[in-house]
Amino acid sequence: MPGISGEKEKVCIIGSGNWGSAISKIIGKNVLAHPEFNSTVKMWVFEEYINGRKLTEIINTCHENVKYLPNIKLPSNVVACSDIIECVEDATILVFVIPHQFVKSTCEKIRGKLRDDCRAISLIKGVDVSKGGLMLISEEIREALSIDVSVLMGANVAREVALEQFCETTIGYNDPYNGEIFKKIFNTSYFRVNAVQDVSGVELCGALKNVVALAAGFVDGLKMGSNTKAAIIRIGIAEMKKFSHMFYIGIKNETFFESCGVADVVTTCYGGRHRKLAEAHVITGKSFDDLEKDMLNGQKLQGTITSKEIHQILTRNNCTEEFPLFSTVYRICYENLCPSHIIHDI
Ligand SMILES: NC(=O)c1ccc[n+]([C@@H]2O[C@H](COP(=O)([O-])OP(=O)(O)OC[C@H]3O[C@@H](n4cnc5c(N)ncnc54)[C@H](O)[C@@H]3O)[C@@H](O)[C@H]2O)c1
Ligand SMILES: O=P(O)(O)OC[C@H](O)CO
Repeated sequence: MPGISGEKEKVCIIGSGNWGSAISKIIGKNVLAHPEFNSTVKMWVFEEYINGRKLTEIINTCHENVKYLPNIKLPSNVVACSDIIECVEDATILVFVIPHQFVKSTCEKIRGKLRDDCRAISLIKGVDVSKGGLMLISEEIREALSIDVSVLMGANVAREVALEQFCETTIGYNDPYNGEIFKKIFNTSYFRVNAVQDVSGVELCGALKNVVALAAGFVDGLKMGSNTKAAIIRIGIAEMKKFSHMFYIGIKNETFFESCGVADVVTTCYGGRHRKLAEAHVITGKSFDDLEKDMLNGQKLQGTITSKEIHQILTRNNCTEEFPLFSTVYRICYENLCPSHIIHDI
């Protein structure tokens, strides 16, 4: 069956980090299984050299992203390319999967270069406050490119997904037709998609859980047990829900029980990078910038920036005291507050 333009849908992945590479494995296989998709998936790579070789060349010959997702084979129909215009110009579907700090500059490069029937889905966990108010990444992309943007968020640590360990994920869509198309691109027997008509709710869950994950890492660094971690998870979800309803109209309460909500908070508080680096911050006293360089091999932390962005919004609206967990995480990350306050101040 053809896409809405009458031609086959052409998928382009913008990003090739840890999650971008893992999801390319699913997309590459799924486009071959559904006749409405073109069999080639272009993947934009922020070019870099690994032992003198271009990362794009390594991916296209060895079918492995040796830096961001080593020891996982990618499908050969996923073609890496460092020229972003070449990647997007004939695409009907864009999958955004870059760290949120690079969204603005990336959108600027492709503005005016897209087909009229192009739409997007964002897998990016973060928010933007550069224009003064709170903006979701999907809104930022929608505004910059004038296209429909859905989102995909869930309890999805990239390497576990790449190893095909069973998990669930949530797609938030505006347009039901796009919701169906995206389900075909992402759903597999081990990566089970549920789609809901609540883009903002799904996306806020994905962004805010990174702040909760930092709190979980702090209590791990303080050598607290599982009761304390459970309290962080409960209080964190309560603040996520309160924040979402305070700043967005129409968020559905059920969304917090989807994979993007409670399940992502649990997985990230046990298995994610944010937890790991927050724990290391308590144990070593090193800054997050140094820990990111030392421990993440080029991967990026989103939650510290998100905690600052959320704090700006809360301060502007005079309600920091209503969000003790979010506020304490911010002060530990940016004001040298002793991590033990994560227990005393919430
Ligand atoms: N890693 C996970 O397990 C996971 C799971 C779900 C969602 N996410 C989300 O997916 C998004 C992407 O994360 P990731 O894990 O794929 O990335 P990553 O942190 O592994 O990698 C960083 C990426 O940023 C690229 N980069 C560096 N400088 C850049 C620039 N100036 N412009 C554009 N790109 C640049 C690097 O080349 C690399 O591909 C994030 O929002 C993250 O929260 C990650
Ligand atoms: O490794 P983290 O902390 O960025 O979390 C990864 C994913 O978001 C978990 O779903």
